[in-house]
Amino acid sequence: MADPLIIKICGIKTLEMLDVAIDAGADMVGFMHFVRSPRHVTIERLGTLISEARGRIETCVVLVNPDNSCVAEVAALGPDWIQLHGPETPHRVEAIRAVAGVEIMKVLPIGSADDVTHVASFVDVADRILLDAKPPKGADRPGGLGETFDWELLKALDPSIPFMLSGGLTPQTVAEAIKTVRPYGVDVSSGVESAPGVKDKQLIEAFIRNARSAV
Ligand SMILES: O=C(O)c1ccccc1N[C@@H]1O[C@H](COP(=O)(O)O)[C@@H](O)[C@H]1O
Repeated sequence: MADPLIIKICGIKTLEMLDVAIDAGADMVGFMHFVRSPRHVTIERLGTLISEARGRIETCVVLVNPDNSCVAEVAALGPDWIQLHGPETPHRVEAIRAVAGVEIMKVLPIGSADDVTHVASFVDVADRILLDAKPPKGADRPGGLGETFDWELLKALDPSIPFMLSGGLTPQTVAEAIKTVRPYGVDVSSGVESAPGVKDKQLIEAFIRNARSAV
């Protein structure tokens, strides 16, 4: 577990909620650039959000199976991280990392013991690993669905691999998740919203307070 624990609030769309996350003590914010997401922000808005956040908090842009031109366009805005939340292979993650020139967080969906065995092949090609719930069949997007997974599956993971945990975390569950899984960091999106895509100040503050109290 990182000391201190890394807390990422993902799916920020407004400058107001950016300030809320910073003031509440988050370490990272995530911005979605994926049109099917209720948290999608345009390239223009990404530029504004990243500029406003620079020097105040780490920024991460979430992309799903992006092509090289999308990666280059986003990287030019100067985020600290790009999060790859699609079916990118280790080879593709390596190629994107070379194009982007920023740190890469690779998300791996966990739904079975078999999924846990795939994590090791991404350790050398990504700068950080984020473990999320596997989306249900037929879902229109690979994340941000508030789905949790069986944390017990992670007992089979090589303990030397640092990872962040996401997937349906909420202010009510984050402390138990941290105590059970001992992650490097935690990431939340829908669990701090009053409706899909609408972040809530009190929920963000409670999530961060409860996460810090569990360490
Ligand atoms: O938020 C989305 O709509 C989204 C769309 C496509 C890929 C990832 C997405 N969200 C990310 O999923 C995890 C977990 O979210 P949740 O806490 O379960 O809602 C997080 O990194 C989101 O930013």
